[in-house]
Formats: sequence, C-alpha cells, structure tokens
Amino acid sequence: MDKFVIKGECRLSGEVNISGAKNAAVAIIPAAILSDGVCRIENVPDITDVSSITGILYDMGAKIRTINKSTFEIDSRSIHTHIVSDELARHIRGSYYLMGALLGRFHHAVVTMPGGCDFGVRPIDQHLKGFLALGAKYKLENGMVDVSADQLTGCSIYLDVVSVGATVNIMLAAVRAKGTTVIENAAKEPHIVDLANFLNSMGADVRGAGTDVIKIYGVEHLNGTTYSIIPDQIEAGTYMVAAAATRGDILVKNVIPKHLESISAKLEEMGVEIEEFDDSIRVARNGLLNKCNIKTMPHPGFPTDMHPQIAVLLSIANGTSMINESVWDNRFRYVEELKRMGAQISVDGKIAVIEGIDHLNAAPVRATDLRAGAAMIIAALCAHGVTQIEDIRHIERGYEDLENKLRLLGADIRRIHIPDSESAKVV
Ligand SMILES: CC(=O)N[C@H]1[C@@H](OP(=O)(O)OP(=O)(O)OC[C@H]2O[C@@H](n3ccc(=O)[nH]c3=O)[C@H](O)[C@@H]2O)O[C@H](CO)[C@@H](O)[C@@H]1O
Ligand SMILES: C=C(OP(=O)(O)O)C(=O)O
Repeated sequence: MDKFVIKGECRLSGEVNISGAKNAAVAIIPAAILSDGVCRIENVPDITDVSSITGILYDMGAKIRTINKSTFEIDSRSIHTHIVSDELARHIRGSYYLMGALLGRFHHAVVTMPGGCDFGVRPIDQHLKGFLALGAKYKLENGMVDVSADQLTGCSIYLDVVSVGATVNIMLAAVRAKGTTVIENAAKEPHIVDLANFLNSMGADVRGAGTDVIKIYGVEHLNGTTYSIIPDQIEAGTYMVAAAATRGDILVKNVIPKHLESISAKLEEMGVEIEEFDDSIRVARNGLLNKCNIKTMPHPGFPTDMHPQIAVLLSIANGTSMINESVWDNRFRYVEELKRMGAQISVDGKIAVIEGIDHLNAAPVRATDLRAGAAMIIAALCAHGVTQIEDIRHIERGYEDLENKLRLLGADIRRIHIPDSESAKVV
C-alpha cells in the first residue's frame, strides 16, 4: 500500500533512459514457451507485469536464469503443464498470451481469464475466433478458458476489430501450425512487429507484421535465440508529456522516434518544441500550451495508452480541447481524480471536453489504473502544492524505476510505505 508524495511546480530537465516495452515483453516472454532451446532476452523492463509473467512461467517449470537486471534466459523445455490457474495471471493482461503459446506448443491450454487495467468489458472473442479458425475448440468454465486442438491448421482470419491481443495470440498459436495462416485487419503496433521479429529470430516465418495483413508460414520447430526488446513507446511518451507539463527541457534517450510520431505531432500542435535524433528526442516547452483535439486510434494513430497523460496537459492549455476515446468504452476513471486537482473536465459518452485552466492544485488522489496513475504523477509534478498518490501498485505494473528516473530529472518525489497497521513510515 505504498504511496507517492510529490512536491509540484518543478521543472524537469536533463536526460532519461527509456526501458524495454511492457507490451512487447509480456508477449515475447510467453512466446519463449514455443522454443525448443534457450531464449536470451535483453532490454526487459523491471516492472511488476514482467515479474508476474516470468513468475508464472517459473511455476510451470521453466528454468529462468537472471543474467542482469534487464537480461535473462528462459529455457521452457522443462515446462510440464498446460494449466495456468496462478493467482498472478488474474492480475495482468499479458497472461492471455499463455493461451496462444501453450496451444501452439501442447495443443492444449487451460488459462485463467486475464486481468489488467479496468476499462469495463475487455472481451476476448476475437482471440477465440482465431483459435477456432485454426482448428481448436474451447470452453469457458469457472473463470478459465480451456482451448484444445488435435492439430492446428493454417487458415485465413479477418478480425472484426483491430485487436492487439487477438493478433498476438493468433500469431503464437499459428507459428508452429501446419500450413499458412493469414490475419487480415491485424493490429500494427510496434510490439506486434517486435514479437514477429522475436519469433523469426527463433526460425519462424512471419511476414507483414506492421501492416494489416500478417502471413504466418507454419514451421515444425523453433530454436533458441538472443533478442533485445524495443524501447517502450508509452513510457517515452509519458516523459515527453511530463516535460511539456512542467515547462521542462529533457532528452528522452533510447527511443525509436518513428514510434513516437503521433505523440510528437500533438505536442508540436500544442506549441511544445520537439527535436528528433537517431535514438533520442528532446522535448522543451517555454510558452503557453495551445488547445488541441485528440482521437485515440490503433497504431499509427494516437495511442489510447497516452490518453490520461495528455489529458493532464490539455487541462492546463489555453482554451477548450477534446479527447475522443475510440478504443476503450471506459477509459475515463482518471477524470474524477484530476478534477480533485481543479481540472475542468466533463465526459459525454466517449468524449472528454477539457477547459484549460491556469494551473492544477495538489490534492490526495488515487492511481485508478496504470496510465491514470502516470497522469496523476504528471499532474502532481506541475501542480501547486504537495500531492499524495495512492494505489501506486498500478503504476509499478508498467514504469521501471519511476522515482529515480524522475529524481534525476529534478523532481521532488518520495515513497511512503504504509504497513497494514496504517502506521506510516517514510522510506
Ligand atoms: C498487454 C497489452 O498489450 N495491452 C494493450 C492491448 O490490450 P488488448 O490486447 O486487451 O487490447 P485490444 O487491442 O485487443 O482491444 C482493442 C479494442 O478491441 C476490442 N476487442 C478486443 C479483443 C476482442 O477479442 N474483442 C474486442 O472487441 C476491445 O474491447 C477494444 O475496444 O492493446 C490496447 C490497445 O492498444 C492497449 O490499451 C493495452 O495496453
Ligand atoms: C492498458 C494497459 O495495459 P494492460 O492491457 O496490460 O492492462 C496499458 O499498458 O496502458
């Protein structure tokens, strides 16, 4: 039950190193189940979603060797079960990839329904549609998905909605299937391309990742490999917005600027200075922020996972802005928290209307989910006064070493440990 205490009105400056991508890591680690060798994975972010997914693999019998903080080796040959009822799996979204990976390896997976951020209903019908098309059958019982096949056979699948999770799960199930699988209307996120590259480095034949048609030519075996995960687009975007919100000037290092284009474009529209280099990006703000309208979209559109963070910036911009959330039905739980800090936001259906104000004021707030928590951090950094943020376990799912990274940029951030007994102790 830790919380953050952040003194506002700071101006972030200096350099920050971006870690490996959460949403790539939680796909690539389960994908190692499909390998007949040892997978050495580098640039793995040190976040709780990763410790959960590696913990699940370990409990299933995988041998996991830590090389250093961001590199480990997974040997999945010793996995002895296709059943995942682990409590950890219910708390993260990435555990849904165990369905595709175990189905691909054992032709049978029994996996608890996944967790992750609460946006209302998060269906998996397109994942199941993909498994069925590959020749599997499934049943849903007692909160578990039981999916099995005598044989997996390549097929053509058109996704009714562009789904990251379904695209990944079908790739995982199809990579060792007999014949060719074609996914149409596939998701194009950077982590889809990263997973395809990882699978190909093990000897798979996946083509077209990054476009909306992905072809997977099934192979019998996958080898071990050494692979480095791409930088986290959303962690980078979060620091970019934090720089803008605090009138800061920071160099965001170890990024792929191409992945950040939709975020950079909106920041520039708001009057923020952006300078791109090969693998870093400088973000600086001096003047007032312009209002701006944003619609979240699948990649290469503006990422929904940057919605709450950019809402903080719009709430201190000049004029009235709108955010149209087109991916999730309910990604507005941050709004009530931000309103406690003085933000003027009203939500109508999937649209937030944000009236810019001069500044936010500190208040006790909660991280209602991962990116809502990131938004509270940004709000606290630029607000007048000292803000306390509770429920920071959500933030720890996806941001490595947040306190130290922010401190190095000049933030005044402390963690307070609250034991169950409620007696607070500052650490
Ligand atoms: C672990 C991970 O990578 N999580 C990301 C992944 O979540 P996740 O994989 O859950 O998100 P999807 O891309 O699948 O969901 C996109 C949309 O499709 C709908 N849908 C999805 C699947 C399905 O079977 N049926 C269906 O209707 C969803 O309700 C949502 O409206 O992509 C989201 C959209 O970029 C991000 O916000 C999450 O950070
Ligand atoms: C929604 C997110 O994650 P998850 O799908 O893992 O809950 C996110 O990373 O913003």
